[in-house]
Amino acid sequence: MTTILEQGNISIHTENIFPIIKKWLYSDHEIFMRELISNAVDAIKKVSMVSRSGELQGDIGEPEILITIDKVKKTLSITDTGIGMTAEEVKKYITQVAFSSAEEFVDKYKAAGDEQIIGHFGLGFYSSFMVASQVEIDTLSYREGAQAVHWTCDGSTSFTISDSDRTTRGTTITLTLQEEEQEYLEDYRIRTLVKTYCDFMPFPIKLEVIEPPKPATEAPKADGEAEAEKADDASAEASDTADTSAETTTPEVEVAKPPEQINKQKALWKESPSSLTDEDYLEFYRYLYPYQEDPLLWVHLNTDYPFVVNGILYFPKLKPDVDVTKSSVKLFCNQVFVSDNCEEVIPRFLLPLRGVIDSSDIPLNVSRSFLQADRTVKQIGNYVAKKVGDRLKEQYRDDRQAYIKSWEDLGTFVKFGSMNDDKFKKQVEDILIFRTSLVEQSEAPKVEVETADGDVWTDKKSSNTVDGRTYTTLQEYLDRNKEQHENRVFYCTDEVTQATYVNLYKGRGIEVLFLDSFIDSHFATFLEQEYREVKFARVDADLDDSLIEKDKSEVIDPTTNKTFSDRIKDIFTGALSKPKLTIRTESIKSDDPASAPPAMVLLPEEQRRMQEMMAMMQQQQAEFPEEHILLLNTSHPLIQNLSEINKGAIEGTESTASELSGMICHHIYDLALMAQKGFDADGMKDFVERSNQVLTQLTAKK
Ligand SMILES: Nc1ncnc2c1ncn2[C@@H]1O[C@H](COP(=O)(O)OP(=O)(O)OP(=O)(O)O)[C@@H](O)[C@H]1O
Repeated sequence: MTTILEQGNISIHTENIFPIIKKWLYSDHEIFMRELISNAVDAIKKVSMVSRSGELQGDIGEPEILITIDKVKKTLSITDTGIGMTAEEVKKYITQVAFSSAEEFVDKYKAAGDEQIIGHFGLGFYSSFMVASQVEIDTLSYREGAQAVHWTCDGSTSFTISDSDRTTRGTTITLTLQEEEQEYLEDYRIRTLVKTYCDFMPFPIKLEVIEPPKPATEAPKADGEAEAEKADDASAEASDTADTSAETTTPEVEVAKPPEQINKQKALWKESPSSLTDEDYLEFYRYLYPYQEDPLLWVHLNTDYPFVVNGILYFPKLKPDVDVTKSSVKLFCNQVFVSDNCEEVIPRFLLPLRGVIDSSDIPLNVSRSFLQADRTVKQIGNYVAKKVGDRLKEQYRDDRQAYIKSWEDLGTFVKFGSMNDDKFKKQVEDILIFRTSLVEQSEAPKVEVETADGDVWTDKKSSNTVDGRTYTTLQEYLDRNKEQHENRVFYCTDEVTQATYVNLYKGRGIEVLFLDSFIDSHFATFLEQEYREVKFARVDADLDDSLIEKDKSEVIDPTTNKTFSDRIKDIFTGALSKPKLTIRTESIKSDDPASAPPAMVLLPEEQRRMQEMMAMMQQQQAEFPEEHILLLNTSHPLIQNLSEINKGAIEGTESTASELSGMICHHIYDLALMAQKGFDADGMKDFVERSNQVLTQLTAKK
């Protein structure tokens, strides 16, 4: 029989903090599990410390945390093989410290007002009262000759301490669950909790379930069924007896499933990077984010000074539906899960990264806004950004092909990061690459271009080309094209629709960059601000002088007093009758005039950007503006033929000539416009009808 050693009152200022905690943390009751298991982990760590220091002699045994669900007694207990406590320690740490720190926690929580506190850490042992009507501690200290202790409390301010007959070192915390908290007797609930909060705790966490006894009588079972049950049940004997006769009495022992480890335990981020293989990292990623595509790249964070941060960050493939403003990096503190986002900790541009950050230097018992303003947290954010930049540079240097292959996704981070963080921009500006129309000479390079750093472009052989797509840095582009168009960057945002323009440029040996990701148009503007002397122009903004026959003098027709260009302009102006359209004529340089386009629609760079910005502000798709330029290529045979047909119309030799000339004008314009925008339903209908009419008329002539 146990004798009560002491009954007492817990000295706290708030009469009963339990209802307050219950109210404040209503949705977070489950954190009691994290708190109790953290205490168990600490206790086990302490026992190995005292063993190492020689204070405790002999074998300390295997560390283990055992969770027992007792469905009969409706209790949940957590047993550790840790350091244990003496009666004095229970009084000091539990009745004084634990309760007063809970009180302190409530005060802080109140002070935070409506703001959410990030981790609800620090509530500690007291959090068990959120789910339990009674909490018992059964503990035996490691100290020689220690007497085992039993402490019990019902959440009020009074407690009882008595001797216990426990003989094994360590502590068992037993919670008698409140009526409305019976969910914690379900093993799936406990498994989920352990997986969420304690999966990576450094010791095995096992689960055992004590089921109610089987009913006294049971219908005899078929042999196979009974066999299967035997294998399942811990108490094989109980099943055996149930099998032999229908009159079997209630088994003496309750059926307990053998304890089974339920946490993963290996926190990969705590391991030394040199001991890990790519497969280890990938396997860990797949464990954290099941059914997701493998990541592109990862960074192992590992520092002890001036703050402690461990972690692994992965670059995922950026699916279009990824919300880049949401973080899914999991935050841990000493391997204990805190939160499934790190929004306040890692820089905004790195939010789409995935993985784990573990730091004991991130204050957790604070509101989110406090966290954002915290100096250490800011430093940690900078550290993370720096490590990410370093890792990208390393890959650019060591495995250019992999870097290029991942660029479509990596590029978004890098560009977004450069725009958001000046330090990061400086770090990555040399590894910011763009796809180019340049065809890199992979074998025996004939031309070698030296970049500012003394890098020889062709020296890298095919390293900047992957699957026939070649990449370049901005500096390399500018250096290569200095002679032809200093500080001017020609770019294309849609390889398909802008193909005519790109081909024209390529045909004249002008290098075009492909800025075709969603972030690129902002990025080009950003780069112009950064490099004041550099100007970006989309291939369809205007035609570079080198593409136009500038000094081709034209003959003036004495009867009309007009040049050929004037005539063409008049024909189109009359046929299209679009007052907002500017019609311009040029002779486009080309070795074969028929291969250059007969007409092109141009939209000046500034005008287009303004349009895009307005559309973005109104969160709309940019409409193609009515004010634009139709450039007609007077060297093209089609334009020349059109002039002839039109001449017939004017001279009145053919009745349909005027109609045909008008239709051809519309057609040429439509074909040029196609590079800028698709047809709407009416436009499509008109285009098809007109195509048929033109073809009919042309074939009728034959
Ligand atoms: N399983 C255990 N074994 C040994 N000592 C324990 C155990 N659980 C709690 N303690 C003692 O009780 C103290 C108070 O625990 P409590 O969980 O309230 O706070 P804490 O663990 O110190 O801090 P935190 O606020 O981070 O939880 C612990 O510091 C420890 O000394």
